[in-house]
Amino acid sequence: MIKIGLLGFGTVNSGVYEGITDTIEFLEHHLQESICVVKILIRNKKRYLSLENSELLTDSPDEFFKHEFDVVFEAIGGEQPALDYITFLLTKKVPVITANKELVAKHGQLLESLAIKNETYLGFEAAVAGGIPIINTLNSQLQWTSVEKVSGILNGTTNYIMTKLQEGNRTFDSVLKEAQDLGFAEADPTADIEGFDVLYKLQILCRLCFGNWPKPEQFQRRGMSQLKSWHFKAGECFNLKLKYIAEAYYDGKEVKGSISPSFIEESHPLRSIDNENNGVYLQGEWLGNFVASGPGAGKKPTATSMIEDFLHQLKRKSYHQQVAKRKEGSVACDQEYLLLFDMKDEKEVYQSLKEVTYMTEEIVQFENNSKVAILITLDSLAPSITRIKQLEAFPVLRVNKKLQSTKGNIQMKAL
Ligand SMILES: NC(=O)C1=CN([C@@H]2O[C@H](COP(=O)(O)OP(=O)(O)OC[C@H]3O[C@@H](n4cnc5c(N)ncnc54)[C@H](OP(=O)(O)O)[C@@H]3O)[C@@H](O)[C@H]2O)C=CC1
Ligand SMILES: N[C@@H](CC=O)C(=O)O
Repeated sequence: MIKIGLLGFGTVNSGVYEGITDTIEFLEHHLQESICVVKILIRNKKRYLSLENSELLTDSPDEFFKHEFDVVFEAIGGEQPALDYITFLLTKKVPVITANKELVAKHGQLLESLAIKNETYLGFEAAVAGGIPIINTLNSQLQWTSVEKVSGILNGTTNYIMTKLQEGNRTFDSVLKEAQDLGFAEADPTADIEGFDVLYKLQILCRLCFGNWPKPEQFQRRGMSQLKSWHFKAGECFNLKLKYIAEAYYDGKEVKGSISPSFIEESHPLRSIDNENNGVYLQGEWLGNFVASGPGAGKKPTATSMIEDFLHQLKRKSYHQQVAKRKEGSVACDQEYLLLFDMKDEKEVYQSLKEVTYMTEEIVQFENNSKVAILITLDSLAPSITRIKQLEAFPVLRVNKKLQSTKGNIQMKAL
């Protein structure tokens, strides 16, 4: 018999429990073995008294850990006590399947090596992009294939909010509340809104695409809280749609990346990914352009990834460390931005702009000339963007855009 333990019984693990119990005949036939959920650890038992399976629940870690498990699904979230629990289990050679991206991003290196040392398995398919099977695809199906750049929409909550806001007539707070009620948001939604959740997911993807575990300092992070309603209108002037985009590449020395609200052109593969859906876009010389999209949050899609991860690890004879894949050479980092500002800040903006090297492509004034949007190309992203950090400059993502080499100067006075 395969004995299963569940750490947490919220959105994700209640889905795992229902998924297993609803399909138990199929699973037992598929595995040629009986399976059973033997214990579930939660924090506050009183909240779960009305459940049919309440006898399986305990709020005592001692009571939970005295059971023998063949696999444990962790979905309590956060660093502690999840780190202690998983460390304990891996050390006892118990395979762990987790949805906890914060834990994997911050302690993945340690947990991976523990899993290898103890010849067991740490699965984190559900930690990135909910129901999209991207982790095991990268691990198993793209072992040889070089990835030069990874980008994506990696947070269901913020994509849901941005979709509903762009459809019109909704407030930020009401849409956030809806995303929380639907089970998409983190316990503290600041992690979604300020991009920490995306940062963790991007770090995990970078580990699989480029070989090493990157540090948070290697990424620029801008929260979607920086968005104002008139930014959406500015995008419309250029037929650009706002999305919350993560992207990273290996520049020949290290992995670099950003998490930012970004403007997306019509033909970009991430543009049509709406609501709680996520998309992962991989680019590589041999791979070409690879896009995977699907639900990025929610009970059933995330539980699907957890259960598939469990089946995946049963098929593997041993745990292999991910092959490091590094592409020699650098990826061009010229980047277009839509620079947005209020005309009341004109002096400050003009001063900042004089200090950066850029090429102006198009200027649009709107809202009775009080707001301005400028499409520019910055020719060395990191220093320029630091210098204009007081301004709102969101990246513009295009497909096959040929960057021009000429530089110009913005004629502010001509506005
Ligand atoms: N929701 C989603 O769509 C997705 C979530 N994830 C990740 O999955 C994890 C869980 O998310 P989700 O299911 O939404 O969270 P929920 O808040 O819905 O559930 C968390 C569960 O964990 C329990 N728990 C929390 N802290 C402890 C603790 N210290 N000891 C024991 N039990 C504890 C809670 O118990 P109690 O109620 O008693 O506090 C609750 O049952 C997070 O890491 C999240 O980022 C990943 C992909 C998608
Ligand atoms: N809060 C997360 C849940 C899934 O990872 C999100 O909204 O994407």
